[in-house]
Amino acid sequence: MSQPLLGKVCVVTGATRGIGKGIALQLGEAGAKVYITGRTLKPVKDNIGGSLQETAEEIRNRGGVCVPVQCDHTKDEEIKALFDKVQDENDGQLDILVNNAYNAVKAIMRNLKVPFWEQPMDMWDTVNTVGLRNHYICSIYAARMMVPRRQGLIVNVSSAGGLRYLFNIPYGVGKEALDRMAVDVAFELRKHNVACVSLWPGAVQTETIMSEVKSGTFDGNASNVKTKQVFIEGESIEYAGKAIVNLASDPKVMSKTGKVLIGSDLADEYNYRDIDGRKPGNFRQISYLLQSSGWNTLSSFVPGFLTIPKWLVSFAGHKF
Ligand SMILES: NC(=O)c1ccc[n+]([C@@H]2O[C@H](COP(=O)([O-])OP(=O)(O)OC[C@H]3O[C@@H](n4cnc5c(N)ncnc54)[C@H](O)[C@@H]3O)[C@@H](O)[C@H]2O)c1
Repeated sequence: MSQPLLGKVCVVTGATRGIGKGIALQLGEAGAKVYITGRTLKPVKDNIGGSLQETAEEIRNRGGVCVPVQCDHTKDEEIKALFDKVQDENDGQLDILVNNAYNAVKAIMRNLKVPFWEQPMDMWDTVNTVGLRNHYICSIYAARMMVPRRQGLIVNVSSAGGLRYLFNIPYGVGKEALDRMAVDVAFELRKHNVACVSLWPGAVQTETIMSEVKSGTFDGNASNVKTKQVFIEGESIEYAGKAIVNLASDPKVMSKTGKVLIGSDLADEYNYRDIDGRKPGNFRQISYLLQSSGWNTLSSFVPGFLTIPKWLVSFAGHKF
């Protein structure tokens, strides 16, 4: 098996479950030494939330190297201790930081279609303390290790909610800010040969989302039912990991710095599939847009290569 990331040191935040776990599995399989973070160290019975030990074991079973670090990303001193440990144990080497930890999926799902003025006041902090502020702090510590070595890659796991309204207001504001953070961090890091990008996965079949699907969260309202279908046909948790392995192995990664990258576009560019052999839909595909709007028959007549160009997608934003 090829291990393009042998000798690389990575940090993936929020890897007990979900996309962070999938990314950590792929980075480990690609040969990197992967530091993973989360609050839950040991398996908890009947908990869909997973644990650091379970992710670490899966990485080791695939022949990878994993260092689980218990860290609550709402606590600045725990974030500092994480990066101190990485620095001490690797002689200052850090090659890849994946800003992924996110504390808000359940809160967002509980409040789908609830207007913002009726949502809990602390929704803002639930979404953006871990999902935005913490990513800035992690990026500071990572840059301090990457800049002196003149190499590194920071990936912010964001979403198409950074472009236009999705789920709720703190969500969209947080994602747009995270995309902008990637652009501005890249601006300052470019001359030090360190890359920073924002990555938009598609709809991902995480443990939490699939349990919400099963429990009927998306049933009833027609637009929620469409959302449910999009998740049922979504990506595995490892698809975004494949994107990051390819980016981190690309000698021309600096040509992508400062960009918002769509996971499915990277799958086309680097020519990989999801772990089950599928090619999950890309929201730029016209057939995918028709299907997710309920036009299934029409969508089956539209070839997959017909996509909306990115310059046109940017008009779906709202600036100017
Ligand atoms: N699920 C999707 O369909 C989807 C699609 C596109 C983008 N995203 C984005 O991907 C990112 C990850 O989402 P997910 O769906 O995998 O979420 P998830 O809830 O399944 O996993 C989040 C991870 O973060 C960890 N975490 C939460 N709070 C923490 C804290 N205080 N300290 C340490 N770790 C903490 C959790 O333990 C877990 O490991 C988010 O930014 C999300 O918006 C998700």
